[in-house]
Amino acid sequence: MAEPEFDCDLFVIGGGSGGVRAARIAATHGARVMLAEESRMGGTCVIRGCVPKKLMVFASAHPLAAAEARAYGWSADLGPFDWPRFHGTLMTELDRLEAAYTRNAENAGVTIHHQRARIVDHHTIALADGRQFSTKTILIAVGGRPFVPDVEGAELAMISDDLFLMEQLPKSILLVGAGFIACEFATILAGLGVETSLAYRRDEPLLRGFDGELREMATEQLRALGVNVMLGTEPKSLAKADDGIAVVFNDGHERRYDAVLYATGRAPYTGDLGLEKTGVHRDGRGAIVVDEWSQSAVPSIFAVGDVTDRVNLTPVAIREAHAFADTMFGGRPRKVDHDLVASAVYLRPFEVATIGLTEEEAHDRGPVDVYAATFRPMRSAFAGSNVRALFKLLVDPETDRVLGCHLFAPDAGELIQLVAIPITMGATKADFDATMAVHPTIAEELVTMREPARRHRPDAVSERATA
Ligand SMILES: Cc1cc2nc3c(=O)[nH]c(=O)nc-3n(C[C@H](O)[C@H](O)[C@H](O)COP(=O)(O)OP(=O)(O)OC[C@H]3O[C@@H](n4cnc5c(N)ncnc54)[C@H](O)[C@@H]3O)c2cc1C
Ligand SMILES: NC(=O)c1ccc[n+]([C@@H]2O[C@H](COP(=O)([O-])OP(=O)(O)OC[C@H]3O[C@@H](n4cnc5c(N)ncnc54)[C@H](O)[C@@H]3O)[C@@H](O)[C@H]2O)c1
Repeated sequence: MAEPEFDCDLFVIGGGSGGVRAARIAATHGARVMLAEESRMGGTCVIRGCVPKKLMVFASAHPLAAAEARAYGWSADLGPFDWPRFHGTLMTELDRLEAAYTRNAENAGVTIHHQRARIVDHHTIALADGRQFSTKTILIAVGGRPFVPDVEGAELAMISDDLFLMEQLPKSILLVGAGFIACEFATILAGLGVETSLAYRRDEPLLRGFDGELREMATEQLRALGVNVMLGTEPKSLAKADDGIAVVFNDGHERRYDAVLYATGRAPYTGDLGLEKTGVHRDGRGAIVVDEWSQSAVPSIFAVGDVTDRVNLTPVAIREAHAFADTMFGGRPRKVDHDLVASAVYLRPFEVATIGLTEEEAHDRGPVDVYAATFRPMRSAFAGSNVRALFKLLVDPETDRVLGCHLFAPDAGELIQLVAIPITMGATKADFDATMAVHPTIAEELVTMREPARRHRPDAVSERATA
């Protein structure tokens, strides 16, 4: 029998959401697969992202739950929060998940190298220990890294990775940024009793890119939680002080914080990967430019996940990876549609969740009918809360198709997952209307909104519905 031309069929760089899925599925299809991971198997999502973050969200929600319990007649007193105890359990859980990721890949037949990899040429990988392997195909799934702007003293600040390694909670913290991470950690840290401030450089509600009404409601909720939201504000310098970090802001005022966290976006992690000599194209942010098959400018080199900076979410990385493995090794060519991707921001007590066009985008695109319900949900209203939920559907008046859905509600992330199914299938407003409500729930609003709250028509002044 002839010797195989290459040491393996696929070499995956990165053992995160995308890399592990691609490696596992390719191996299941019969490919000879190697994978290199320089840190911990599972990557950002499992070790320093979605999973530990969501567990911290759960931890931070208990004071609110206790307050609600008291309003429902219980004499609930939680006592102080024990960070070391929670953190110990969290680390044990991450160890378990990391082991499961490793085991699942190995059981599928993947050979894992626990070290950094670099690309030598179109078909060769070098490991940090000096070994080299030839491979028919390379998949780059190295993810991203936090981006910290060039501000004096910024090296004193934490990045999101550090939040999961803290041995103690700070008494006070300044979060810089107003995206997913800043808003979620403002909720978490304020919920855990940390005196929390958030500086956003723009003078507008947080969560730019989300539907305008959701942004207003999310900003208001963070303030109600006790977060000191400072708009039009950014640090100009950070300096070590006896009692923490001294921050001077753009308007000249100075404040001390125990800790500062930069949550100012993430950049593709493509430095020192050996790409320079390969002919793989990168965009201005360093992201690998790929086509609809996740193929780079070099036919043997592919890339999936955050390193391609398409939609930087775990399920998207996993879908791209699975489609790549099916296409290349399973004889089932599949592309990924990035058009309709649902997402959620895990705030408390109400979450932000979204799919499709925002009202602003729909308005710019053409005519749109806006169905919206804002109300105080029964459960929290009974407990004395004035927080209002929002359910919004955007409908194309010509086709009746639902173009977008935006929710601000308890467990909105769970709800949007279900709404994403009919919307992805191309459901019309009539389909929603034909669905019988489940009562009493908050989600029944989705099928009971009869008249538009607004009708936007291009070149016409927004017409307020009369019903
Ligand atoms: C704090 C936080 C919270 C998040 N929360 C959510 C959420 O709730 N929902 C959601 O959908 N998404 C969330 N995300 C985004 C999500 O984590 C990413 O989109 C996802 O992990 C991307 O997967 P990936 O495979 O592209 O990269 P990663 O998971 O980052 O994996 C890349 C891996 O490659 C390794 N690596 C890099 N270079 C090399 C090399 N040269 N050699 C060997 N190994 C290398 C890295 O160590 C890493 O393990 C969150 C992100 C963060 C930071
Ligand atoms: N629930 C989720 O699905 C979830 C949660 C966390 C993270 N993520 C993913 O991780 C990515 C990274 O999260 P993120 O919050 O860091 O990024 P982001 O892109 O969501 O937000 C970045 C924020 O930093 C600000 N910023 C950027 N440059 C700045 C500068 N030079 N000075 C001051 N402010 C600046 C921006 O105005 C913005 O508010 C997200 O885009 C998302 O893809 C998803």
